[in-house]
Amino acid sequence: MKTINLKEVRLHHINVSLIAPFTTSFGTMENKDVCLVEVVDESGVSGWGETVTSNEPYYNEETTETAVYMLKDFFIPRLLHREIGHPSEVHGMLEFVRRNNIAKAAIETAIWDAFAKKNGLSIAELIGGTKKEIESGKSIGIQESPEVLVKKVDQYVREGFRKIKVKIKPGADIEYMRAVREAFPDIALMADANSAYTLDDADHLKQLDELDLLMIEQPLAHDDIIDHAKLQKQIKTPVCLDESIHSYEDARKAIELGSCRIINIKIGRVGGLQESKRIHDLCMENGIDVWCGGMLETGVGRAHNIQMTTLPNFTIPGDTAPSSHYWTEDIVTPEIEMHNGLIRVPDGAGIGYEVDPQKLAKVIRSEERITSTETPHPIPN
Ligand SMILES: O=C(O)CCC(=O)c1ccccc1C(=O)O
Ligand SMILES: [Mg+2]
Repeated sequence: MKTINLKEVRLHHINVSLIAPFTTSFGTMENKDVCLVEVVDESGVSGWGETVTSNEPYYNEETTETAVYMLKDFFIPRLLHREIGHPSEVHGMLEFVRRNNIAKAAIETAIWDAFAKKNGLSIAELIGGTKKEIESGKSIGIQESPEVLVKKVDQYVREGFRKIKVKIKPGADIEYMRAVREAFPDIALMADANSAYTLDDADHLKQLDELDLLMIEQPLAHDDIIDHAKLQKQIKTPVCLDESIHSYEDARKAIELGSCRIINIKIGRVGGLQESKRIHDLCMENGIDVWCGGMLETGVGRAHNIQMTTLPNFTIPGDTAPSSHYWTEDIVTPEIEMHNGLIRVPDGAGIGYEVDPQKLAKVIRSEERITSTETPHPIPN
C-alpha cells in the first residue's frame, strides 16, 4: 500500500450551534468551537479529522483550545514530514504525550482518511468492517418533565430510531425512565448518567431493573472501575462504561474486574481508530458488546463513527444520528441521512463524505496552515 508523508496540516477553526440545547448531568451544550484537522499528503491527497471537544472541560479534561494546543505544539510537529507506513502506527507515534486522547484522535483519524483515499479504499475496508448499513440511535438530553420526555421519545420512535438513550441525573431518573417504558413497552431503551451517582445510590438504581433497559451507561465516577464492578453485582441492568475507558488497557482491566457488560467506544475518548479497533476486538473475544458513542460531532466525526461501526461487534445501535438532528446545515456533502433507522455506509474512499467548502465558509472563524516541525518542545524521533 502507498504510504503517507504529510507536507502540511490545515487547522480549520469553526463555530457551530446545535439546533437545540443538549443537557446532561454535567451541563448544557448549545454552541461550540471545533477544530477540523485536514492533513495534506505529499501527493496532494488530504484527509479530515475533528476535535470532538466542546469549549468546556466537563465531559473530560480536554477542551477545543487544549486540543488545538496539543496538536500545534506536540502532535503536528511529531507527524509532519515523516514516512507513515500505515495509520495504525500513528497512535504509537503519539504515545510520548500522555492522555489528551481527543487531540490525538483528531489527527489520527485524519491520517486514516488520507491513507484510505490515497489507496482507493474506504476506512471500513481498511479496518475490515463489512456492514453496509448501520443502526442509528437517538440520545435525548434531560427534559423538564417525564411528559415532555415521552413526547420526544414518541417523535423519535416514529422517525425510526433503533435505540433510545435518555440522559438521567438524581431527581430526573426513575420516574422519567418509567414513564417512557410504560408508553413504549417494546423499544430498545437505555439511560446515561454521565457519572451522576455513587455506590451509595445502588438501591435507588436497582429500581431500574424492572424497566428492562438495555443498559445504564456510566452511572458512577468518571475515573472508576472498582465501584462499577460492585454495582454490577447488585443490579440486573447491564452496566456500560463510557468515561472510564480511555484505552485498551482500561478495557482489559474493566472486563477482568467485571465492571461492565457493555462498552461505549468513542474514537476521541480512546485516542483514535486504531485503539478503538483494539478495544472492539478485545470485547469481541470476551463476549462484551460494544456500540459507538457520540460527541455531538459535525459530519466529519460522524463519518468516522459510521466507518468504525461497520465492524462486527458493534451489535447495539450507536448514538450516530443524522446531521439534521444536530445542525441546520452540516459541513459535509451529502449530509448524513437515516432511512428506517438505518444509515447507509457510503461507497466512496476514506470517510466517504466530502467537506463542502461553501458550507465550511459559513461557520469558519479562522484557518492555519502548518508546514514546519518547529516547536519550543523537545519531540522524540
Ligand atoms: O452525539 C450524540 O448524539 C450523543 C451525545 C452524548 O450522549 C454525549 C455528548 C457529549 C458528551 C458526552 C455524551 C455521552 O455519551 O455521554
Ligand atoms: Mg455517555
